[in-house]
Amino acid sequence: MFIKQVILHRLVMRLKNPFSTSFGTFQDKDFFVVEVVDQHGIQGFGESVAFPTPWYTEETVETSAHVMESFLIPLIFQTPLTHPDQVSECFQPVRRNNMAKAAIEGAVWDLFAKKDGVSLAKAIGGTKQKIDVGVSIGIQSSITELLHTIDHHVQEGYKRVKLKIKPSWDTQMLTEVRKHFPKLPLMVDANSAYTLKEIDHLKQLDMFDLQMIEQPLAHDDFIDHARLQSQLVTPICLDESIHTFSNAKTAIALGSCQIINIKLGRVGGITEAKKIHDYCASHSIPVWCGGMLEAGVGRAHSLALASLPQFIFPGDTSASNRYWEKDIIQPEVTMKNGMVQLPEEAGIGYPIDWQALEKYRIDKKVWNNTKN
Ligand SMILES: O=C(O)CCC(=O)c1ccccc1C(=O)O
Ligand SMILES: [Mg+2]
Repeated sequence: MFIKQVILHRLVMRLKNPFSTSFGTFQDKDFFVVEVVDQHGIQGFGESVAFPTPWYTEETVETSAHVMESFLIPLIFQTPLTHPDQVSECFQPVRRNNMAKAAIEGAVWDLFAKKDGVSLAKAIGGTKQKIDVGVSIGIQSSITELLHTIDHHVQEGYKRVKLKIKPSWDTQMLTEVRKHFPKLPLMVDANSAYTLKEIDHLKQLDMFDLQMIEQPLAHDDFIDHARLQSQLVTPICLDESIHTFSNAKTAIALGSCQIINIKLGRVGGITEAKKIHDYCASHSIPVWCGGMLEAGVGRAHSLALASLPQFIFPGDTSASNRYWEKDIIQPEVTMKNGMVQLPEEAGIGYPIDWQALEKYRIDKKVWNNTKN
């Protein structure tokens, strides 16, 4: 593989509904679709997931642009590639900046799979054809509104619901939800809204028969999560704390969690995600695929990842229409009976809808490889 050209398409897409977490509200998705082109003109696509502000990790849209343009694209142009696993290797001189790395690495994986004429899921060793998906529901303005939203998604067929929580939106809210949906597979995500001082309060979450509690404590913590896990019946799942294979080893060794949420952007791409997946499989730690409110390209990558066997819980990789009036892929991602059927076409399997992409595009930059 010789990467001849990289194109960064910068898009702004408005979510159908604003999404609120313990950190604030988000509606306009500003991100990059990365296009890589090889010497035969085969294209591969990736998507960057950094947000405009560094609330989730330290990366932002602007830092990921800077890192891709100044460091990662030059590295990709310099390195002869025979396999996409070499992409993360050639990015070694750059510390962290995992979302920027994952966007480019994902595009190369797509190109590689297309060149070989196999689906991305197959190229990475995936074994599933259908992916179980749930839906992640942000903090709502009232309980009535929340119950209505849950009901809507349950009617659509989603089999698991994840609710965002914070100290003023947890036990009381969950009591109401359980009254109306006693059997619904349910989990919560705190995005680090609590500290270990609130352990007695957090222990009350055991009453709600939750599949798991995602990232209750600090974004960089392992020790307090281990202390909390030892006092909780409900499994803890880590999201923000896991950026690397090494973080996953630490969390498992310390007992900081019983489940790991893998997101391609947060861990720097498919190669690292697979390493974490394989390690979790050998330690009987279930994993599942989280989301970053992706558009179609990022969503397609996540779905391919979730075809690996240790992805045991449903993902946050809901259908396109849960987020967008019109997605940038055609066909869009659709869900039936709580499942997304993986495409069989080569690569990510969802062709770009160029008309839609161009409608959302606010900038386009092209880099040509002058090495050959
Ligand atoms: O529907 C999705 O894409 C997942 C929504 C979600 O929970 C989320 C969205 C943005 C940033 C972080 C998170 C999270 O999992 O913590
Ligand atoms: Mg989370």
